[in-house]
Amino acid sequence: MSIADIKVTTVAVPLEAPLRHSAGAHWGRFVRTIIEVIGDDGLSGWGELGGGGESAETAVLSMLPYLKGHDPLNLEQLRWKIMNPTATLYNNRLQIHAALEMACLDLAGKRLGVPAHALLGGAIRDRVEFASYLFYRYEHDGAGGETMPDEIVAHAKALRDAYGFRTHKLKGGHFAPDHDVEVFAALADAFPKDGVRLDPNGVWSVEEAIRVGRAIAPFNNDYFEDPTWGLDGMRRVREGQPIPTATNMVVVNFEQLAQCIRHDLVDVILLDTTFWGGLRQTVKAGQVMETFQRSAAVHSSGELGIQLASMLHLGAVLPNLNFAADAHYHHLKDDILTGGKLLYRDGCIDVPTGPGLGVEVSREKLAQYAEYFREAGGYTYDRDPGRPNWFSIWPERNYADPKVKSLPGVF
Ligand SMILES: O=C([O-])C(=O)C[C@H](O)[C@@H](O)C(=O)[O-]
Repeated sequence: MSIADIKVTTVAVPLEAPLRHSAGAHWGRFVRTIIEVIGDDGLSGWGELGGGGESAETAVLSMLPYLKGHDPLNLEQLRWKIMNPTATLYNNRLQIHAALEMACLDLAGKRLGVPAHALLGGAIRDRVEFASYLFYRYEHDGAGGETMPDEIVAHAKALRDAYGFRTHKLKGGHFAPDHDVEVFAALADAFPKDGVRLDPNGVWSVEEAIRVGRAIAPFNNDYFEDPTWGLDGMRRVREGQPIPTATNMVVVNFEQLAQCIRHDLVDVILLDTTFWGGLRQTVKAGQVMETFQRSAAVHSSGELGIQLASMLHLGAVLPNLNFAADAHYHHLKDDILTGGKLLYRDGCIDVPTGPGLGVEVSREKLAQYAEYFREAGGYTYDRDPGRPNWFSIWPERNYADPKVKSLPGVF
């Protein structure tokens, strides 16, 4: 079994409405780079990473000489070929490796007739639970526009009814902390038996984070996610308020994981199959965490169905997955998969059982959304289209105005 070729396609897939976050916004679509690794027998394996465009495609295609003739099952060799620590100082290929590894697991699984999770130790659960991932959204085409407590509660209720979610994550840090507290309190009161989580993506000072943590402590919090930045900041917030803390931002590699465990800095780590450099890296990290009795969760970086499948295979094999996973997926209008989007049942998605990642890419949809990318182009993740002159400085003091619900122009 060996790799003969790779192809790369940038796609954009529309969202129901633009998502507002503390670093900027998703302007109305997700842009993803889709990688096809073609085996010597003509079979294809698929991988996905965030962002896209000509330079991302060129960076991925430059890996072809490393990959031609490589056995897709030799995954540890692949890691060293692409992510040599010295070379990484010059060319950070973490996410490129992640997408290639995803595609190799898909290809090898298809060739062997086994699901990707069988190559990772085997599934211990057949479905993965997800949280409703709530954003303040700009109004678009009759959807979105939620900024106030009652509007977010109504949005959560609609998602809960449609998908069965029993945990709700609010993406905060876009409006002032007291506004987030008010909205979060309304959410927690509306669903007293459901789990809740607040995540401002690190933009609060330690003091502000402690103040917010104490204010929301009475609710049914799973954890308090990235309330501030830096490992030491997270340690101080953990000591200063009673909610267990979580991060997907300050523990994203093995060095940081070692510090986190040695010095007891953060309680729960959200593992991301691209940020960590690949599905196998997240499984290894999960195993280290299991050894030290730390809970894992699954992070979402704005996936289409290929990456979502990688998250499902990760969720399938982690014994210490003690919290509902995150996914932006329900905000998408469509996917590039044959048969459309993967389905939620009672807040869960079934772990794919077919060979490889267990999802099929539709070439028609791939072409359709590559065309949409050519029309719509990329967007600047770290800019808010509603505040053209704003950029984030931490600790944030310049918050958006909840009275602004829609954008001028078309997104
Ligand atoms: O905690 C999270 O889900 C993230 O870190 C994801 C991003 O920061 C989120 O705001 C986004 O990109 O939508």
